[in-house]
Amino acid sequence: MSCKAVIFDLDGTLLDTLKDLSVTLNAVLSANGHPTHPLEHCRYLVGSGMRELVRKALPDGVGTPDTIERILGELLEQYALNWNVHSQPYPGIPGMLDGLERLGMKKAILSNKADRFTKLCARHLLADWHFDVVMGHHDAIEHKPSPEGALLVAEMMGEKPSDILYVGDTGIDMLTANRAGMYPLGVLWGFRPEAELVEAGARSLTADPEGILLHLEGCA
Ligand SMILES: O=C(O)COP(=O)(O)O
Repeated sequence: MSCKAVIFDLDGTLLDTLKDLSVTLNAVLSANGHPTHPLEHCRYLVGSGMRELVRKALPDGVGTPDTIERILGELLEQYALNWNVHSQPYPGIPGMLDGLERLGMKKAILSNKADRFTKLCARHLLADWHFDVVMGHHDAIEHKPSPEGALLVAEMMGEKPSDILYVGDTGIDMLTANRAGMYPLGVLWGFRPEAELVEAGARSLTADPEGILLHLEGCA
């Protein structure tokens, strides 16, 4: 493929946000008298947006639409206070982003995280790098794996989907990339196992951020 731009997933790909998300989720669940989830289980709950996180985290039969909305409201309120306690870029991400800037590659972030938190995280935790587009979930687009957001980001960057490398850590990301006609590169340091990425159509995998640069050098 030729590659003119990279779209990154955020949680589990650029940033390790798992602890802040799980601590906040569990605090809200406990306050409402519901069972909590170990960190290692939370990695399977995150990825489809915050409403879906609440729905999956509630015990069977408890998640009525009203309850989900109320708990989601509390989660968003609490996350606003706790989003940056432990969250940080994964090791190797700063060097990889520096490398992309040296190559003059356009870059974007597309997350299922609520748009305002996606922008907050990018502004504070990835402040040293320029992103052409930073987009989280908002009402005008469907959540990934719908290709809608990815296609909108491509249009905003002025690049054809087939010229875009899409980098993510979940099957949802790999499906999104495939549906949008982008090249799906799966990363193995994030929230989900290799088998999920392969099953969802990852065309390449990398165990460290340097592999993203090597992949791009291979397409030049
Ligand atoms: O579902 C989330 O909140 C995180 O989503 P992301 O993996 O698309 O960044």
